Amino acid sequence: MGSQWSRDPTYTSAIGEGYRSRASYKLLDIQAKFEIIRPTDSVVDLGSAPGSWLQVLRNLTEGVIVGVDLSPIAPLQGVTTITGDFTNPLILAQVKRIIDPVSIVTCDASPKLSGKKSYDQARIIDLNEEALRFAKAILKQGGNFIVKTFQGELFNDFLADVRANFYSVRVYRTKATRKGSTETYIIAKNYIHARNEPGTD
Ligand SMILES: C[S@@+](CC[C@H](N)C(=O)[O-])C[C@H]1O[C@@H](n2cnc3c(N)ncnc32)[C@H](O)[C@@H]1O
Repeated sequence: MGSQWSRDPTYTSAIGEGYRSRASYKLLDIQAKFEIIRPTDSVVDLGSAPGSWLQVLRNLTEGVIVGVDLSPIAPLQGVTTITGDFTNPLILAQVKRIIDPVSIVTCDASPKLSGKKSYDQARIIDLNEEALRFAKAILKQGGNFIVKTFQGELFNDFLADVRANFYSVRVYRTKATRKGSTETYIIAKNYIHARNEPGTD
């Protein structure tokens, strides 16, 4: 009998198409709906391992692509990868030495899930706030930000933080998201640049 993942048709087709995980379909769906990544955009992807978003990004843009994860990412042609915690300012500094400013920050990072919805949501919101802080420190004016989060009581406060920094913000549940999951993506376009804000430079 196959594993939970090998019985999942989305996983099976992702692997069949050469992607490292089924998460590839989430970014492909977001791109089909929002056309957020353009052919010359530079991208920093936070929480990249095993690297299927990086594979999708490599096909969408000729710009510089940097992936960051706590776990090592197997090499991918044309992509720079960094093993580390993106909430650590030293990692931000390392990324900035490669590309600054950047057109797009994507973040599919999630903490290890406990199964307790409110606890997991609080932890992903912490990570989301860190991703937003990272994005504000490196995005160019007019840049875009995609971040995975979970619906729950802290969601609206985080959404308000994102709205305060981007001209256009949408909330989207991808077709590849599993039934019953609270996972959702925030698609934020057109960064309102405020380089002199404390903590962003
Ligand atoms: C769902 S996976 C990402 C899948 C990826 N988008 C893909 O397409 O292959 C979530 C990742 O977030 C990473 N992560 C969680 N917290 C992180 C942090 N603070 N810094 C860097 N990576 C983090 C985890 O190590 C994990 O690999």
